[in-house]
Amino acid sequence: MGKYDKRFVRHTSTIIMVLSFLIKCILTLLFSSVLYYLWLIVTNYRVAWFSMSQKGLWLPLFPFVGNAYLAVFTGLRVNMLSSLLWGERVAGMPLNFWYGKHYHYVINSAEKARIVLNHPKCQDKAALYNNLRYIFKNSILLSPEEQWKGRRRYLRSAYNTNMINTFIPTFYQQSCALIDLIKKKKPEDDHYKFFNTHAFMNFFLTSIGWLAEDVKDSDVKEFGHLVDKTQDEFVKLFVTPSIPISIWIRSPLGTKLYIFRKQMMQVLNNIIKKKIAQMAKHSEYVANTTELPLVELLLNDGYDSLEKQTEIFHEFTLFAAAATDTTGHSLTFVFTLLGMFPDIQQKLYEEVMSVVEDKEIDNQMLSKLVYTEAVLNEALRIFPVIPLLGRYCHKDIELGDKTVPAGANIVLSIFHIHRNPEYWDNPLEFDPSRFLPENCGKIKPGSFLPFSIGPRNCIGQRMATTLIKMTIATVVRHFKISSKHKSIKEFKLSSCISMKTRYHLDLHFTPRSQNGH
Ligand code: HEM
Repeated sequence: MGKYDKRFVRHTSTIIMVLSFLIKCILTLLFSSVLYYLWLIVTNYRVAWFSMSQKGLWLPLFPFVGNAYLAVFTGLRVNMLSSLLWGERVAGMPLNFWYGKHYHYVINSAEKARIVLNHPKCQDKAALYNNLRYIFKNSILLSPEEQWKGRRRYLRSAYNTNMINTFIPTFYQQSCALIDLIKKKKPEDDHYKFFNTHAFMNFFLTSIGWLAEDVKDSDVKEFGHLVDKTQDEFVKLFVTPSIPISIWIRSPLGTKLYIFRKQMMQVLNNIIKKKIAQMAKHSEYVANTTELPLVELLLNDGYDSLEKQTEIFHEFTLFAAAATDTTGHSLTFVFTLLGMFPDIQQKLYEEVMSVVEDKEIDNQMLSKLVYTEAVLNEALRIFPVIPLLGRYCHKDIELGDKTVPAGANIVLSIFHIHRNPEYWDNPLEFDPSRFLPENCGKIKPGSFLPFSIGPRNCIGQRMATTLIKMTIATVVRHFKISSKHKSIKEFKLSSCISMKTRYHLDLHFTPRSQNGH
């Protein structure tokens, strides 16, 4: 055999080895896929059957990963809302997707949303929330219904009407402080971050309770930024439904999140230590009070064991996160819309000036700001900052002509319900008059649910609306707002938990002169 023949034989055998290895890999993958599908159908046959009776993406295309992953290949930035919008374009509504081995059925109907959110067997959260457990563990948002009930009953009093009324002077003071900050703010500064800090500051001051001034401003700001940064990184995890936390925590993203979590814990532990020292000094104050702010309520439940301390950390982190991005992003959207629609801004300004003049804004005045509230509701309709909710079905749920089987997850797209022409004429038109008292009767139940509805709705709804109204009234008194955005259609949105635009918004605040111009 010549030199070239030997080389040919060597190359050919290497190629054959590589090819046979590849074929073995493909066969193993195919075999394990068949086994996986068989296992899925046997263990979950009613859900699998239901998914197959739906149009669109009913097949859990990739074994172990599902088909929600497909959105990664669309060239869109990976996030829940864009993925859903992509799925809707491809398959229409109601949409199906498999998040790992978990089947999700997405609906955009107000009637069905009411059934699901009020159903006693549908109060646990959908599998879609699973990754959030790394940060929020078994806090009120994620805890199973049995645990959640008692927790909700206990914590509810921190945000009841009486408590919110005691928050109003703080909201006013902080809104006035915001005026100075807006004057220093540059148009290129991130608006979401800016209003998130305002939201967090208000949440912090009202949840920590008395003697809050002992805590450093920088601690508070740091915590607000950490909540924000964590969410920006967290969104990337939604494409890893089947990778156990123990594995991804070792990835660069996992390490980053671990560090953020540790930093948050340090800030919070410092705050809580100071709070405990204060409470020990003034025990009679705590003993005499029936309604307590969040942190005192949490500490009153016991802080002696490491287990209890960790539980308080997760609960407080959840509340902080839930209160910050939602309120901050809503404020950013409201101001942008006011900047885009000067006539509406003028009408709102006139209402504020006629009710408030140049006085300190109190609870009574806030309740008279009817048009301002209508503007806020219309902004939340067009931009519901929590665009998606999910519930797990413990029992079969009758939804119109369909029975969603036990074991399925239902995703409610608030975003789609709020923009559904069946419920709203010209849904992409910014028209606050829809929410004026004389028109409220026309709103179909379940078609407006920015804070969700049913027993597991937002605990902070009253706090959020009061704070936002106070902030709008104070800011509009001092500034004329402008924005170059022309129509609502042009906004490209994304969401992890809370929604924002995929880019910087054009938003300017110009101080008003003495005569209001
Ligand atoms: C504009 C502002 C806000 C919006 C749009 C909003 C929206 C929502 C929605 C839609 C839910 C239901 C989530 C689900 O079912 O998975 C929720 C739950 C929750 N929100 Fe809010 N929220 C806002 C502000 C706040 C504030 C200021 C706080 C804190 C004081 C807060 C604390 C919570 C908590 C603790 C839950 C979980 C309640 C439970 O499971 O019992 N939220 N929020």
